[in-house]
Amino acid sequence: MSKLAYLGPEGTFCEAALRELAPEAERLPCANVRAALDAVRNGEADGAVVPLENSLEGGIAQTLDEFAWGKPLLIVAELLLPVEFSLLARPGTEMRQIKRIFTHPAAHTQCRDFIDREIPGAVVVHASSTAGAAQEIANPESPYDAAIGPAIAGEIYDLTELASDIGDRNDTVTRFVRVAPPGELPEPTGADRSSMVAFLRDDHAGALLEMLSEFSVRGVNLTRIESRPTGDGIGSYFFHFDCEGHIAEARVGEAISGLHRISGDLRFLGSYPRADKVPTQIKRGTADPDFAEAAGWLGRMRAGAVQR
Ligand SMILES: O=C(O)C(=O)C[C@]1(C(=O)O)C=C[C@@H](O)C=C1
Repeated sequence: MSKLAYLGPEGTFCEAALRELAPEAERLPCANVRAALDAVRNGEADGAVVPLENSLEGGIAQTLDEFAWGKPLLIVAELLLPVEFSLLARPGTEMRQIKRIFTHPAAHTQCRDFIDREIPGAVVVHASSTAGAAQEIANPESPYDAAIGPAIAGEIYDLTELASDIGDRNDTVTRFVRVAPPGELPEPTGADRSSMVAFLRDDHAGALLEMLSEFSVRGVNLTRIESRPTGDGIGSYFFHFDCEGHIAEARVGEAISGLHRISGDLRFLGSYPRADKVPTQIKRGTADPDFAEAAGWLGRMRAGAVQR
């Protein structure tokens, strides 16, 4: 049985994602995303499940930076999890008594309207996870009056649900990924995604356009692009790319190797089946047989073949 690390404690959205991705796996709760990924890096776990992006909040910075700077890992699967938040408090607490709320920063961002409307003036303090906040609230000595998190966390830590479905939108989704130590890639399925991080060798006009062109000229559709600061001063950035398709496919492999060539420092993060199973749209002239035929033609030309 495989052992998977995740952002704990019990009751986080991350745990719900892990249960869906790998119901049979043994679960290892960790204090934060880095600790979950380190558990894979040091062999304590066979893999990990971590949040990567949210449909309202965008990329989860901690995860993106770990993938860029930490010891390399491979993304092998993804899951889209609808997230619904509840306001949780110790039994007996009333809405008007809430002055200090504890929750994960991503949950805070997704519930801003509710907080401003229903508990104006409340101070929101950030926790390492939603369930971690609920666990803290359960302690009668806690300096916080309420937590925002999944309803299940309220059940686990014996809290009262003062309000349910308090997100600013009711269609918010978080994308979680399962990572493994570097090794074999999942087989192509025809509905795949590939992820990578590009650092720029030299900053110059059009550098980003050059990178984007590697995808565009081969008909590869990007599904996410995100810039993150390198930490080397204002204006210094690196880029996360997700694209449709699998590195085993000619047009995707060529786009990624082109990106490697021009960026000078590319970290491939993996090719894996898309959670929504949407098949890759392949533009005319960019399927594998088209690339094979063109390579054959080029070989014949180089060998001096006569053209018709
Ligand atoms: O704290 C949790 O429950 C998590 O699983 C983390 C996390 C996140 O990092 O975005 C996951 C989903 C929600 O968007 C809020 C928090």
